[in-house]
Amino acid sequence: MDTWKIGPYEFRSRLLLGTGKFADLETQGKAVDVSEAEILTFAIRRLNLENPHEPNFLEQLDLKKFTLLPNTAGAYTAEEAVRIARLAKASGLCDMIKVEVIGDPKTLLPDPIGTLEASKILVEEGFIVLTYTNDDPILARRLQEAGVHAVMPGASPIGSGQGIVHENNLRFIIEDAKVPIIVDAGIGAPADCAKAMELGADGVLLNTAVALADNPVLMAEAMKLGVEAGRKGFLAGRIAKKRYASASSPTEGMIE
Ligand SMILES: CC(=O)[C@@H](O)[C@H](O)COP(=O)(O)O
Repeated sequence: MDTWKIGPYEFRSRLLLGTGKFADLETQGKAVDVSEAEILTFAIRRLNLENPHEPNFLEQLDLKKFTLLPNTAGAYTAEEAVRIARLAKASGLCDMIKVEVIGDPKTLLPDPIGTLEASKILVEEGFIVLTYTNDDPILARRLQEAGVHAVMPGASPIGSGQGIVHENNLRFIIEDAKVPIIVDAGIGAPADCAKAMELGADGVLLNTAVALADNPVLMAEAMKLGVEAGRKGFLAGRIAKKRYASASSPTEGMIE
């Protein structure tokens, strides 16, 4: 079976799903179900950790069925991200953490310096670190040198639905990778998932394109199929592009 690992954890599904922005919790639950995602991410800041029995936006989900990937969304400095991560660990959420240190509220693009700093600290503290980063191949390499367990380059700005903007950068990151590469953020359509996987990514993380689709449940299924199709296409090995035509039914050997 085509399984993959992040740190010590093994998975079948290569689609990671965010849990925010759904119109209601019933839709969220159905979308998560049909997506067959095994890893769910959520902003720690949105949980009431002081009072875990208060209603929360994950309450419809049977969390025992999933690997939880708390994220540090809302952090603008390495210190904030580290503090949020420690809070999540202390609350027994999981030892996996998605490091997100944002540099600018308009673009929501990561702050590369803060992202690297926070990742280094959390690796040293024993977290399984998945880092959301710019699609910068050199930063991706530095993060791997720091010991992160997965690198998550953005396809385009969070929530933008623009799909993959710098395909070449993603290629460089994937070619150089020693840990799983998960394309995260900016996915707009199933074709974007397929493209990311065809490029050789190990997985795709998305949220907005499903949560805000006209039919989130149908879109969740479509994204799952996009990821699966792209993965199979990658494993099958696509043909090289040629400048000129080559007939599908060769005429050579045909009776005149
Ligand atoms: C939920 C989460 O982690 C987001 O910050 C993530 O990056 C997804 O981005 P999209 O909403 O653009 O899919």
